[in-house]
Amino acid sequence: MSRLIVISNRVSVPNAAGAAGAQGGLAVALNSALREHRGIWFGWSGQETAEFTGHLDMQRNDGVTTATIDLEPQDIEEYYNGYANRTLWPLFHYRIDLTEYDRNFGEGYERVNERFADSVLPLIEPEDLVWVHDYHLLPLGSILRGKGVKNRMGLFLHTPWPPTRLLASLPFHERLVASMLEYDVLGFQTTEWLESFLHYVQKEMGLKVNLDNSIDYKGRRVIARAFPIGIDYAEFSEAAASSEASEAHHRLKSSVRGRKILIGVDRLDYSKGLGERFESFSRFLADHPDMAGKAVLLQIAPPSRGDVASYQQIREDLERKTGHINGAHAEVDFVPIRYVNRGYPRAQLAGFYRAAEVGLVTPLRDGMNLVAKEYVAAQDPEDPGVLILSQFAGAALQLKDALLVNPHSIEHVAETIKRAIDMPLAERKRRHARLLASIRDEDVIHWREQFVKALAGKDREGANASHEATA
Ligand SMILES: O=P(O)(O)OC[C@H]1O[C@H](O[C@H]2O[C@H](CO)[C@@H](O)[C@H](O)[C@H]2O)[C@H](O)[C@@H](O)[C@@H]1O
Ligand SMILES: O=c1ccn([C@@H]2O[C@H](COP(=O)(O)OP(=O)(O)O)[C@@H](O)[C@H]2O)c(=O)[nH]1
Repeated sequence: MSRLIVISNRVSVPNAAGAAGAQGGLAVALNSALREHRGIWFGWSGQETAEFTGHLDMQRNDGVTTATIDLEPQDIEEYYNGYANRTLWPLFHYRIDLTEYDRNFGEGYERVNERFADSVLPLIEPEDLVWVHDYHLLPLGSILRGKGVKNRMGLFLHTPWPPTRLLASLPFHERLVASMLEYDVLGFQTTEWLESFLHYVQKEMGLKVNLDNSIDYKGRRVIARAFPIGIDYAEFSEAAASSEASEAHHRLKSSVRGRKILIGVDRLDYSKGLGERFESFSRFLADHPDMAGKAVLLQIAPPSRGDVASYQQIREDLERKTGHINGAHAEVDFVPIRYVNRGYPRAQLAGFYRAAEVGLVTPLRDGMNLVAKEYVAAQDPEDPGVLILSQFAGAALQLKDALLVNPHSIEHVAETIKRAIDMPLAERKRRHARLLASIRDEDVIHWREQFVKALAGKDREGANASHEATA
């Protein structure tokens, strides 16, 4: 079995103090993948240094070897807060209104990708498979090729891929996409984003896409496919059965004294549709006076990317909105929205999910959304809760037995909350069983195996398997 070199923006050392608190989906998925494969996870430590030295901090924890570098404040500002999270992230989430184009961001992005390449280069051995993650590192493969790396290299994009006309607004978009074609495998969360990408290379670059969705470019064949990411079902089920989970379940249940619980768990990000969600819950309360004082929305929202102005703005907007809605619907002994700006370990989250009759996952745009899958996996199969899921989350292409909603339609989501609360047990069980089967079968291990197989060039005959599974 070939060794894996996994490269992502941030490396989350497993079981490090605080790591379980507010890990994103990528970190959760990769820790589990790396335990299975010997190999190295390389990336930014999350720390800053006055002057970049390229020093590699190598560690081995809980079966995972990590190699990290520190970055200079200017790197972090221009690459992470800048090009990654003020330019690409909003653009890839269809928020052209929030997308900033600044030459310094572009230069910082190139510089840090160069620094990543120079630092990881000595770790790469001839037979290694190189697996790069996400929008922070789109040109890394091309830079590594320029430094003589001949290994098989793949990129998995965790976010959506935007429509061609949106992407065309990005200065130097052609160069960025051309650099991606230096990878051997390009992976997307869903067929929707895959098709957007293929549309771009045909319309903007005049390239031909083969029947198996491969692209011949500069004498090499690039495979483009959908690989929907899953959760670590076995690990999550174990966490859900832990005493930590049952304590969390009990703590939440006893605090609401018989009221229905709706739960949302999201990084505090404008893409997650939290404002629209709160308004939908408020509309539900206004439309159903008989529900007054009988339903609580618990929203867990750990702060994210707090140095970026649009994230500071969404935080302020949500504080105002929560205050307004609670002011309108609260009673002397009751507050309808419990809005919590901190992260919880996933074992506790599992207990909270299980306590909630409704899971509200309503992003305006989301690459996948692992919370939707965790909510289902945490339910009691004999008395499961109902998942309300945005049609604009990548997860909606797989989780068709959820109640799918348009998160922009406050009325529709409000009505769907009522439908979820009133849903008979037999229908809840039927929907839950189907959702659970797909979450269990298409878990993170399946995702990793499919991607690594394609990366190793061993799956030519099954090129469209995942694609069709999500179509
Ligand atoms: O590292 P941060 O800036 O704090 O952000 C956390 C992660 O957010 C994004 O997650 C995406 O990946 C998930 C797993 O594939 C997916 O379910 C979700 O829809 C995506 O938004 C980001 O893409 C990651 O790089 C970050 O680590
Ligand atoms: O307090 C929290 C909030 C979230 N998460 C985890 O963070 C991940 C979020 O992944 P998702 O794909 O839903 O969104 P992302 O944050 O990656 O955009 C999930 O595994 C959550 O369990 C967590 O561990 N603690």
